[in-house]
Amino acid sequence: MIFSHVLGVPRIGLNRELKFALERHWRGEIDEPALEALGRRLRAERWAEQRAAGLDYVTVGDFAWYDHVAQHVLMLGCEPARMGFGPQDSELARHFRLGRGQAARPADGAGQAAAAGHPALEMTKWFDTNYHYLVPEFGPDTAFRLASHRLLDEVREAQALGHPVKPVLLGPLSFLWLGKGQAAGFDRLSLLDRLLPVYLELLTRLGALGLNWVQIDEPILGLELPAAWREAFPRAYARLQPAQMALMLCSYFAPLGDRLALACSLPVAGLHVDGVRAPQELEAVAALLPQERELSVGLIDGRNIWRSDLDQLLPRLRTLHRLRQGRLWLAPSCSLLHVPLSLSDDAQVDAGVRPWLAGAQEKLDELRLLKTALCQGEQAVAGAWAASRAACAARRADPRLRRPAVAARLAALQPADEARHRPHAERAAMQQARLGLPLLPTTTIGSFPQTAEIRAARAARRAGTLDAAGYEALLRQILADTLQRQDALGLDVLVHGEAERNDMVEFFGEQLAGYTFSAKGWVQSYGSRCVKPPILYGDVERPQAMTVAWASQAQALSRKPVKGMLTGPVTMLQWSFVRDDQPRETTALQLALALRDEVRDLEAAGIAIIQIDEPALREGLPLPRSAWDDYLRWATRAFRLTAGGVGDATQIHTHMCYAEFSDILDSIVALDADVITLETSRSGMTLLDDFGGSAYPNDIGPGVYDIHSPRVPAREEVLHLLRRALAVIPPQRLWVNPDCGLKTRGWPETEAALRVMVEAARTLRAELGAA
Ligand SMILES: Nc1nc2c(c(=O)[nH]1)N[C@@H](CNc1ccc(C(=O)N[C@@H](CCC(=O)N[C@@H](CCC(=O)N[C@@H](CCC(=O)O)C(=O)O)C(=O)O)C(=O)O)cc1)CN2
Ligand code: MET
Ligand SMILES: [Zn+2]
Repeated sequence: MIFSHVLGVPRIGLNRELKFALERHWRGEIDEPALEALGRRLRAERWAEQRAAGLDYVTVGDFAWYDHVAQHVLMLGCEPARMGFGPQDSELARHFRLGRGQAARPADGAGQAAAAGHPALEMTKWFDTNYHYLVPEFGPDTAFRLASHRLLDEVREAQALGHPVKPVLLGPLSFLWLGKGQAAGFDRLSLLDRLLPVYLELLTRLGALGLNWVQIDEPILGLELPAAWREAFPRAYARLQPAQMALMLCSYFAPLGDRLALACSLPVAGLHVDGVRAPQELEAVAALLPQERELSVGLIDGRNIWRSDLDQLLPRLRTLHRLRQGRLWLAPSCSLLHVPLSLSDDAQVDAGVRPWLAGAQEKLDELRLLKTALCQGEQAVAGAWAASRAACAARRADPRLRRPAVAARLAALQPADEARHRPHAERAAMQQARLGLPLLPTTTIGSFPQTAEIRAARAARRAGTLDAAGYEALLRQILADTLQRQDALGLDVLVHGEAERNDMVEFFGEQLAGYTFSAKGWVQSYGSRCVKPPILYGDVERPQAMTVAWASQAQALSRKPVKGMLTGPVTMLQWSFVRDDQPRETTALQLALALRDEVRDLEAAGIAIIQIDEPALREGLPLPRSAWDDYLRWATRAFRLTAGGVGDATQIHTHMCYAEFSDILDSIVALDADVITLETSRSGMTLLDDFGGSAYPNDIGPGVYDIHSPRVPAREEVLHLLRRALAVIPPQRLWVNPDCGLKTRGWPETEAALRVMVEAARTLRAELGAA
């Protein structure tokens, strides 16, 4: 028998219906029943697509209102007490409070009592993706109970529509691993014995609905786990033995490595492996997994948008099918959450490239073709097979894939191209002579509020109802206003505000040769926030300057230095859909050369400070440690090539957020940026344990307030954080800035917060005798 299934599909809808409905609900414009109705519609659409593609089961439980890990927190009844939930809070309200927090409310004088605020759960990257999940909080008092029936209800919902159902759960070990212990030294694994009975109860309830398969995701099997966690797997799964129900245990995103034998020996009825990230392991798994168990192979890339080369996949599947004695499950490598729902008729995508692409819906169709071909031969789907073959052949033959000048330029690079001339300390003196900045210079990370006015103008420009001149005139006016506000706040290093950018990656992708971009290829990043990664299909070149006009215009408006603002090569790579026909290293270096030219053009235009953002440097780190060195070698090289073409009096900044940096500090030092700004405020500057003292030798701006909520920090909080920073960083090397860009914020809180920040810097300067 051959089965086909998916691990999960996108949630937001073809036209981001979920995003818009969530935001309307949060503004109080639509109620919970309206939101629930939309959720039912979106789920029904996705299930119908899965059935139409001939999948043997529809996947239920991959839908989430804000985040699937938060959904598990609510289902397992382990929300932290600090969230302050009461009986009046609905499950939806709880979910949104976990994601967005709740602002404190002062007493209103009319009987309404004051209410304390509840900060949201921390958000962090889901493995090596640009999706962010909400981090469960665990402690010795954490208790679990089956607190929500939502999954059971959704199963019934799908059954009522006539679908055979396979629900999906995040497995107990991954759930614990992905959370954090509140107290230092707390061992999350110690909660396993408390958690398993709740999973077992849930599985039993699912079995009572007449299901025979449950998908249970344990993506941490792709990580190099400590021994205690590895050893917990057999113990946990020996206990998770619901009557009548079969578990399909799923690993993805990485090779199983030294967990391969473990994964194959667990007492579960099926195992899914990621055949895209670990093609070399497939045969070993097929050989080792006991014959009575089902093997699910993910050979369709769930992380990228290229059509599969079916002619190449089919023989591999035939081999596996034979090895498994005629039984095999087919699937994409991982959940399709990380690709757009469809790209097949996106009018914005270059017409030559469009046939090469496959969004989630197109990947479902590939599953249909592969299953039919395996069961009945390719001739049973001859037309579609030929179309797919032709698209792959056209892609391989397209002359735009290769630009000889780009390869020649890469081949001619010299070590000197990657290095500044003098060491940082000497450069810093030259830069200070040029810039004349005060001690503890204040700055921002680049973007200022992307107001409804800006977004609406860009939408009008796209729709053709606003012409280029009108659009640019508005942006110039916004730029002038942004400069004026920064001047009035007394910031020392200004920015132009990035109003012209739809997104920090897409904006550049739209201007570089080798890229195309879509109109509707949205992917969820967190909650209702989405990104539309541009599509890098060929050799990259920069036809003309991309940011120089905006930077020069801004600099002309102020006597203070205005930073030029660029997205770095590794982040461009990481947040785009990139070609899979050459090593990522080559693509990153091509991006670096294009950006290097932009850096030099900015310098030539008189811009004295240039920031090259690399927020995705850490996220790009491969999951297997064995691959770290190679990645870090070329990632740092790409950054150094981007920055290395300027004179020593030009100051290079970089910025990183959302990251656990201790593992890669050496590489961050090796970037040799003159200044690094970091996200630190939410962790109370604990990051400085890594960066303090001489560990990080160049200038550093640890963020002094969180930009993810509208909350304005108190002056004392900012002072406190800065004092902590001053304890480990000499004042000559310390900068003062927020955690990240301000594009998702409104102007009122932005100005209020920056005012507090500037005042705090002035207070400290005075204390240091440098006012
Ligand atoms: N690529 C990327 N990844 C990142 C980040 C990032 O900035 N970029 N930051 C970190 C956090 N992630 C984030 C991801 C998305 C957003 C975000 O604000 N996204 C916007 C979309 C941004 C965008 O591309 N906007 C476009 C299109 C806006 C749009 O949809 N306009 C409407 C109409 C305009 C209106 O709203 O009135 C339409 O066209 O239908 C533009 O400005 O042009 C959103 O979901 O709302 C923020 C942070 C990590 N990963
Ligand atoms: C996600 S990092 C963002 C950096 C960018 N310069 C901004 O300020 O928005
Ligand atoms: Zn940032």
